[in-house]
Amino acid sequence: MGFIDEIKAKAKANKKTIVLPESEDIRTYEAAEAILRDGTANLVIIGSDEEIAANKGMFDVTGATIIDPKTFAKLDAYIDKLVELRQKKGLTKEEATKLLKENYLYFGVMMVKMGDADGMVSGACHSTADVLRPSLQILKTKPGTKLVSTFFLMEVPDTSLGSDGTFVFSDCGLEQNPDAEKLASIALSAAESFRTFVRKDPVVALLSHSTKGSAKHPDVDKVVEATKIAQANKPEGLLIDGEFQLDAAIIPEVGAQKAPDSPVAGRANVLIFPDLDAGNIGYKLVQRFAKAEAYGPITQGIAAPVNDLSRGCSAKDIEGVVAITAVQSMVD
Ligand SMILES: CC(C)(COP(=O)(O)OP(=O)(O)OC[C@H]1O[C@@H](n2cnc3c(N)ncnc32)[C@H](O)[C@@H]1OP(=O)(O)O)[C@@H](O)C(=O)NCCC(=O)NCCS
Ligand SMILES: CC(=O)OP(=O)(O)O
Repeated sequence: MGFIDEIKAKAKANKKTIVLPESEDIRTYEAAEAILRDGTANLVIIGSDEEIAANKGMFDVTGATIIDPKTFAKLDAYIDKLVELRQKKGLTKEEATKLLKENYLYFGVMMVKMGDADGMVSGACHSTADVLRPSLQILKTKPGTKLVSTFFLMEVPDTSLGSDGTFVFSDCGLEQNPDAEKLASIALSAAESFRTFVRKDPVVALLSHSTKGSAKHPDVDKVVEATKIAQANKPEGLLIDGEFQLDAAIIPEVGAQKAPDSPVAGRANVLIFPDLDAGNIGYKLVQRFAKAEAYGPITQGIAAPVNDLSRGCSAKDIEGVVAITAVQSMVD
């Protein structure tokens, strides 16, 4: 059983309720039909009956709960709560009402906040910024965490790499140019995410265009500093090291040549990218050229799971991210 099948089995055994707010996208219905058939989660689809009838094509989503925000019985309570949460930021009752009636992403996040759903998945037809902004504003970070970031669960065809071909890549979705402190925090969160979802020991590499001092540049200094901070704050026993080029991180012979004294070199399964350019380009390179499965961006450090998708995703990707979100809601 691959890791995604294990995650789906876990989701089925303890069914959670996940919101799919993108009722304008046919992939929502294709994924929903499969999720409902397999019993991976209970689903809420946001939209009016007319919107759903017009957009669902031939897919059968009988069994999903359909909620139209405009006629939702608890809308007033949602508006009051949103105003309470955001009035310091200047949000008025009129603005909150408009946001909740018209922006299904805000409505979906409020369903999670109000305890009417366990998680939300969107991003098939919205940008990452539009998906994550409402959840950062409304849900906030989980206790003990200052930074929300994201990761991808990557499954590459070459099972000699990583953990039987499975990797966590981070951050490929949110933090645009993390400083050393933030990069260290991303690395430690990603290690925890690997343990949660892959259920094996993480081996964490902080990536760079340099391996152990082979290049000199302020960008390299940032990764060296982040590695020191992460090592000083890591849980006991966690293997975490840097700075490495990608080949030194994952290929044993190259790791042995370039960083012979590192316990991480050549065997990393958690790859930490120095910034969002590297992370976002990096995961898409692996997904498209190596034909890897890429599930994400999954949030880490957030108070409740709201997860994103790439606009290039397939319905199968949505199914995977819904199962991951359901499992995340069990551990958060
Ligand atoms: C997610 C993102 C939209 C947030 O930035 P923004 O819209 O400018 O919003 P702000 O900086 O005003 O932040 C909004 C709220 O989120 C919070 N926030 C932003 N980033 C955060 C983080 N990493 N962790 C925790 N909270 C965060 C802010 O504190 C703010 O809270 P407040 O409104 O209560 O004060 C921005 O980081 C972004 O665009 N990231 C890149 C996304 C992307 O394009 N990815 C590539 C494709 S995957
Ligand atoms: C994760 C990501 O890159 O999302 P998109 O392709 O939608 O920009």
